[in-house]
Amino acid sequence: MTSQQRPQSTPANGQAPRLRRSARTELWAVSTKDFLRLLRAALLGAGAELAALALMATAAWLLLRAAERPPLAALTLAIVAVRTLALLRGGLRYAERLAGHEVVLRWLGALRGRVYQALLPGSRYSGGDLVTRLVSDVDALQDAVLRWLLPVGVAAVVGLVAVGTTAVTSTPAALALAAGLVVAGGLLPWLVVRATGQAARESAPKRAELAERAVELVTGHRELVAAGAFGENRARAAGVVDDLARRERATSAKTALLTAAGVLVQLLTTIAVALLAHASVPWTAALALAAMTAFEVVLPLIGAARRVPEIRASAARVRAVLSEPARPEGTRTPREGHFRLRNAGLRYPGRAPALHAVDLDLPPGKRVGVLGSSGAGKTSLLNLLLGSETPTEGQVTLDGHPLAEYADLSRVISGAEADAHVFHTTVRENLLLAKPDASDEELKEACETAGFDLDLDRDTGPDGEALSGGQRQRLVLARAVLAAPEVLVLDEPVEGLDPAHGDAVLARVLAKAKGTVVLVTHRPEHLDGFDEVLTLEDGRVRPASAAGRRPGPP
Ligand SMILES: Nc1ncnc2c1ncn2[C@@H]1O[C@H](COP(=O)(O)OP(=O)(O)OP(=O)(O)O)[C@@H](O)[C@H]1O
Repeated sequence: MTSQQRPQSTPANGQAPRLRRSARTELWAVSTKDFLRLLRAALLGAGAELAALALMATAAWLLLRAAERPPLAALTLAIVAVRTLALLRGGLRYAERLAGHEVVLRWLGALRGRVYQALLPGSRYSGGDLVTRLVSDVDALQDAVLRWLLPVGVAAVVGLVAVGTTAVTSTPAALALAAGLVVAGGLLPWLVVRATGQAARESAPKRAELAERAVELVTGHRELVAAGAFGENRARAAGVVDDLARRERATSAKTALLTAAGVLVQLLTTIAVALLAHASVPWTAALALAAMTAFEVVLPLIGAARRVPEIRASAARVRAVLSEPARPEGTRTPREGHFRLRNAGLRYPGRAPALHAVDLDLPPGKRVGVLGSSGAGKTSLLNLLLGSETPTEGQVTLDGHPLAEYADLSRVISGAEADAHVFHTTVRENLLLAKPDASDEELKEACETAGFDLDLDRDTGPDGEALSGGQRQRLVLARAVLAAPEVLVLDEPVEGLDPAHGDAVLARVLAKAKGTVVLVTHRPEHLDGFDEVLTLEDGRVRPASAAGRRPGPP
């Protein structure tokens, strides 16, 4: 991927709009080289089809001319032509497939990389969405080029040559052929696009409902069975399937009729060319068969048109991902420093503010506790500090610079987050993420601090499912202890553990923490000795929270 295809960073030097504009103009990143390769594939395809068409015409001419018993010398050229054209047709078809797939696979490889890069930051898409956008939508674009764009180009070239050649012998026959090809290659595919597009729009809500019901039946299977509601829910999903199948059959019937109409147009046009040619019998046969063969290139467009609405939707989704402004990547190197929230707020799209006008001073070594009822905004506050959310009002800074200006902020601030991921591997590998060069002794020490007592070789299962909730929580905590960042952030780290054990674990973790600590908890007794306690209420800091003070930062 080149830096032109995707802006690497958007520093605060006024270049951002220029980069974004350039990214927009190069949205699909089809280079002149790609375009020329595509043209080469189209020309090879057209060459193959024209060879097939000439082969058919020459063979027809040869058969009928041979019936007139001319001297063999009069047929020699045609015999050689038939053999040559047969070889040429096969060779050119192979070359066209090679050239077409080469350009498409090269282009899609690069495009897939760009979509991947655009999807990663921000995590605005769920897992299913990611897979759809990255795999199905990009694959649909492959079909757009190979099954639609290239065949349309080939059909246009073949059609023009066939009409031009017929016009040399008979203008009326050429006009009949042109009209037939326009109907079969233009009008009928357009009607198919319209019919399938309308059907897709009408069935979209039903498809969405089916996806939702299917996910609910699978993920909520146990609960539905326990409540005796599984049968009813399955019947409702089956009803949606039947409805969709009925609509699909109706659309298929329409497109089948339009495909049959294409074959009828081919037949009528071939007859018209034969009647209007006014040439010798061998020439008339040659022109009629050439006309019939020209339709063989055009008729598949009617079937291919069925996928056009789907391809359009995929292209729109990929375009939406690629045209989203790139999240600026910071360049400053973070060091232990002074974090500060100034009038900071956070509003998730379409929601009331999760945080509003929050001030917090976090010099090195300070310990801050955050209290508040569920939904008060505690995790949102941590996300602002960690730089994983950008404030929608006010500022969050480290040594006076917005966090977005820093690269790899996790080198100074990290910890045990509420939704921390446990990877499907061993306990050891999960821990080594925090400190790749840690010895087994260090790993065991961190586990001991966090009260985690499973073997280092123990498999954690997908999403850590092979561990209990409490074990997962303590593994994440051990990882945070091992990382030993300058600023340790803990989001309700012992919430699932029994209180006595949890308190002991937390006390050990806090005793190990070497610098700043921000601890979110529901239990004020966890915050004894903290320098400041913020109590959040509906996203705002409740004034003058009581908190004990410990002797002061080291
Ligand atoms: N990704 C999100 N999208 C939309 N709204 C969100 C998102 N994350 C949190 N919220 C909303 O923001 C508000 C604050 O949520 P937050 O997770 O910060 O609360 P909390 O105090 O940590 O709660 P808890 O103690 O239950 O973990 C809530 O109303 C929540 O519904």
